Amino acid sequence: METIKVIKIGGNVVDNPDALARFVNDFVKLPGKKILVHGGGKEATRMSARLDIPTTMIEGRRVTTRETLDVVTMVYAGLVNKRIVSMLQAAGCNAIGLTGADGNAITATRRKPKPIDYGFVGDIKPEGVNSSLIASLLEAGITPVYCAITHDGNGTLLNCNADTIASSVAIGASRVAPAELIFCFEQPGVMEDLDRPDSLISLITPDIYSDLRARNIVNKGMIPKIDNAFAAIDAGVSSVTIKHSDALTTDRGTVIRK
Ligand SMILES: Nc1ncnc2c1ncn2[C@@H]1O[C@H](COP(=O)(O)OP(=O)(O)O)[C@@H](O)[C@H]1O
Ligand SMILES: CC(=O)N[C@@H](CCC(=O)OP(=O)(O)O)C(=O)O
Repeated sequence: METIKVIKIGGNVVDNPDALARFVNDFVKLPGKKILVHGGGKEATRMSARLDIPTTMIEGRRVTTRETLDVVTMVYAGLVNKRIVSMLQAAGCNAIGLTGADGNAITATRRKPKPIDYGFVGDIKPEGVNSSLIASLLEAGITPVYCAITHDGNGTLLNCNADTIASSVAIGASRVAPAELIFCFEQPGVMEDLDRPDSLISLITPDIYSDLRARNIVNKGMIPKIDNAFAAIDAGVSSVTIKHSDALTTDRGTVIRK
């Protein structure tokens, strides 16, 4: 069966109108079945500040109080998701925006409050991604666009990390057909030195990753991204690449392999 491409764009791309427009243009030109997952953390932090709601991030995860849940739902499921879907429609791609609640697309469990109380943050259930919804939408020629909001099945919305959504959706898609996962962001890939654009690391295996972490070459948001990449490979996703959002249609980027 034809490969499904699952592509994730992060907060810096979502937040840059020119970069987002260039990405959308390349995304619609990609042949075959595809799925988009987006973040938007930067915009949520900015909106919280405008509303005088403090932002607390612990280990790259947003502490999501009830007030913060309202903000991230408005920003991710509303503003950002609908903006991207309308850009895709304008470029001739029939897309549909989804939270985990829509079509029961993704179910999650609220994270236990210990050792850290993250509030309304969810962990996606095993088998929590609705693969038959993916199959139906793709079969109908519709491109799903997932944001980072999921639900627990009992009426509560939950905030998840968008890289984890991308990895889980790719795993869910791999039950329908072979799936490829591509993380797009504002760097050429995983870099040896962020100040040297020529220092792209073209391949990361578990051994190389251990060495990069020991040397603190990989840190901050890159750690959950690579952890999610390995989780996807372990669960049967056929390839994972981390690349610049302008390089979607090229071979340039970091390949993650086991
Ligand atoms: N070795 C590295 N190469 C590239 N980026 C890195 C590296 N180490 C840490 N990073 C950081 O990881 C960030 C990407 O993760 P994150 O902030 O979660 O982005 P996104 O919103 O796109 O998911 C980059 O913006 C960069 O600051
Ligand atoms: C629980 C949690 O931290 N959720 C993330 C979801 C958005 C996200 O991951 O966006 P980026 O890809 O732009 O970082 C957050 O609210 O920041």
